[in-house]
Amino acid sequence: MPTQAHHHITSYSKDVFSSSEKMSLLMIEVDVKAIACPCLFNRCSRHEEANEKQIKIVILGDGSSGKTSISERFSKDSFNRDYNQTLGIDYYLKRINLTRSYNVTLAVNDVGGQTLGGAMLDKYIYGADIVLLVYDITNLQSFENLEDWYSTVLKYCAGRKPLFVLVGNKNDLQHLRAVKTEKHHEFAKDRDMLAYFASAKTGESIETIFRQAAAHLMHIVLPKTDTDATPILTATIVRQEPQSAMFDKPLPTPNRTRTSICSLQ
Ligand SMILES: Nc1nc2c(ncn2[C@@H]2O[C@H](COP(=O)(O)OP(=O)(O)OP(=O)(O)O)[C@@H](O)[C@H]2O)c(=O)[nH]1
Repeated sequence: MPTQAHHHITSYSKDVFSSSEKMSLLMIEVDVKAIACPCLFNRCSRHEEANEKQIKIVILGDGSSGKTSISERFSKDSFNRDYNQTLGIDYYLKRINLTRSYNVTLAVNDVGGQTLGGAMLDKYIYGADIVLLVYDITNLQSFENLEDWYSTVLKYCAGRKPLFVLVGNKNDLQHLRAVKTEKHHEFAKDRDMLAYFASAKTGESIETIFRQAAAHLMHIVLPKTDTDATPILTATIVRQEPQSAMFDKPLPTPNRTRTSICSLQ
């Protein structure tokens, strides 16, 4: 007999019902529970839905730092080389399993980089559980401007401070790095943030960022396989041509060979 149902009955029936009435009430209560959810355990889909939470994630940072690319890599596992400026806000929903019986729906709000100082920004930020502050590791100014993004969020979040996550994006462009890794870690440490280097282009760390941030927020300890995971990337080895300094341009198909798996970091 579920103890919860028993406590419920005894709390209001102690002095009012006879013991046989109490027993039939108890049976009605158990029957109602059985109709509401026949499993009486924690494993059916109805229980799982009840356990489910929606988390609002807001992605901020300068224009062209890669916010849309991160959102699309995470939600659709795709990447677009072309830059289409986000005007206002774009919205993505993705449901993930944090543990076998715990799902969360991530509502990802990709805010255009031009909105800093704009009239709508406070509405976009409102109710954020997690804020990703994104910069481009090849663009020092995009890192320096994070201070403004950070203080703007604090101004608008009205005492309900979200979990902040620092993302140094475009980590595939190491040779063009303009922001020292120590600066990255220092910024995060001083503001009590989670911190990652990522690449929306290769997919490096993208899934990990969202999973770990959601788990951190929910105080859920992820399985060891999740926390230890080194991002595994499928690499495309390109035969080096003298004129292929245009690193971002795809070479013609005959020169590209799909290869084995390699891991970064
Ligand atoms: N090499 C490389 N390029 C990237 C990466 N992420 C984004 N880009 C490119 O950077 C450009 C800008 O990316 P977006 O995702 O549109 O940037 P955004 O921050 O959403 O820009 P706004 O809409 O102006 O706020 C695009 O051309 C992307 O293809 C990355 O990880 N590596």
